[in-house]
Amino acid sequence: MTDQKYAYVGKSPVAGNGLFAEKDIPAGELILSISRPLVGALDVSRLADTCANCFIWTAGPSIITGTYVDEGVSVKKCSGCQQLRYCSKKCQRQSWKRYHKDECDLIDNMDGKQLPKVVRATIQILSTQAKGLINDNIWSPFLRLESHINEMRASGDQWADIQLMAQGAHNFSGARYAFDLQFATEVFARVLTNCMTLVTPTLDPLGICLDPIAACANHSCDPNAFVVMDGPGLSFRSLKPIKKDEEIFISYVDVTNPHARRQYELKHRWFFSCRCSKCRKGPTLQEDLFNFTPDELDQRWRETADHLLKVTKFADDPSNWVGAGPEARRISVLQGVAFDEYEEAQALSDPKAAADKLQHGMLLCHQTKLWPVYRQPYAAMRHDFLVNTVSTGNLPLAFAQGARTYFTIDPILYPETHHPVRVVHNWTLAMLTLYISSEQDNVIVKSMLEIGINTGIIAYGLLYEVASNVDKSHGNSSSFAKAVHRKMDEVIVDMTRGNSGALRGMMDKIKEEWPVFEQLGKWLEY
Ligand SMILES: C[S@@+](CC[C@H](N)C(=O)[O-])C[C@H]1O[C@@H](n2cnc3c(N)ncnc32)[C@H](O)[C@@H]1O
Repeated sequence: MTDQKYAYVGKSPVAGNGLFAEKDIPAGELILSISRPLVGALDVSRLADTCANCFIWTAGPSIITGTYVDEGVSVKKCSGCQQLRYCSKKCQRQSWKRYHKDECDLIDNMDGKQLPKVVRATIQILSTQAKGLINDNIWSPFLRLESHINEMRASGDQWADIQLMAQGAHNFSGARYAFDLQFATEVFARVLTNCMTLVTPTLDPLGICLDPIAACANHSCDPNAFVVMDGPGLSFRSLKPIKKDEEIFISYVDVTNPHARRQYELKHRWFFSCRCSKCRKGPTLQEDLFNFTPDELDQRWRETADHLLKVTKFADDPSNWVGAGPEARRISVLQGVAFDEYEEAQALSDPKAAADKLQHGMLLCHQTKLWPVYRQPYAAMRHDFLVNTVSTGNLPLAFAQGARTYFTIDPILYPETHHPVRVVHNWTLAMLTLYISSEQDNVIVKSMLEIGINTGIIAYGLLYEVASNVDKSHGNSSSFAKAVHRKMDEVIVDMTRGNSGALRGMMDKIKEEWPVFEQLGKWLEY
């Protein structure tokens, strides 16, 4: 990918520097592409299955999202440190030249202990700069980035941890004589404030990355742009039309979360109080509304909440804030339990255990009757439940949950049809449906067909929708868009084999099938 830029860095009325559009940019277009950010570091848990140079994740949930990775791609250990892995000799050579030469011995000497990703990213920056390998047109903007070091210093416990990790990065970087500890601490703080989550094209988190130009983009909870990644490359694309000289905003956090949770996360992790147009309206918007006011909670759940208030601290957590007074605290504690179930499930590697936990959380949202189906964490739990249910083999249940998300949740949370989350969800559901439709002898598939659910037509309709949006969400030259178009072509070849007219009237058939598909989601109790 060659670097392209339709954006410039300028003074932002919101905070410090920001990114601005160089020209009018319609929705779904490229704003900025960077072939390789200054630095990228994998999560410890991804070191075993992801190339440390081109960030190809070889172990994605294969029937659903892994299809943009060529078959047979695997990663091999570096024979020195035995920890980083590469998908080819070329990747290994590139990584060695850039920075791995400096960290290989160090990792080897750590006796199996693994350094946190922010420490590893700081080491990479310090050691490459000490060798003079970072161009001044990257290094100068890096040094101009906000570091929030004073706020970090004032943060008590967090500062002690930051100092310890910065010291580790300084000691291990091989740049001890080139830079002093204070400078290394500033670099560490700048990485912390400005790194983005490194993700696969299908938005699975892999680690962190930092690019000094991309890092100039400020946050909004109502962003006009989004970031997608493709191996080592990252692009900014427009979610909405952006006028020439308008500021470009991306989101640093999940903006479908309630106001208090977003504010807490931004304050805690990025040291700022969000002043975006949405946050200025306070907790009054769709993300915050429950089905009824706190005083309408039924007696059974009041009692449960009162018990939970005694035995947990969820209601004191500012991210669970719902309002002042005892009635609102009851809702806060229930919301705290729901988010806790969701977060705990994310940490579980066993899909059955994760699905059980998510089901428990979803049941709470359903039985209290408080949550609209699209309110978080209910909506996010449903998507993760689908993914884990696929892994446990209950494909019809996953399919029905996908139908619920497709019709009643995603159009509300992600109104733009090319929103990358919506496109990836639809792709997941399309691949799942395609897989189910290929199981011709499966009794459940047969019985679905008997009641009019034609998974073949649904899969085609979903895939068609993804193929119509993926060039806007990911760009037509991205590996993900290519995989989507390739799959669409394969399906067309399959469907028309021996029957060249099989696709005639397909749009009408999809229209007929859609109400049946929608009904499938409605049959679920929750
Ligand atoms: C990745 S940097 C963005 C570039 C930054 N404005 C600069 O000049 O370096 C993140 C920092 O920008 C500021 N920032 C970004 N979005 C903001 C917003 N919506 N409201 C207030 N401050 C914001 C915060 O200081 C945050 O820690």
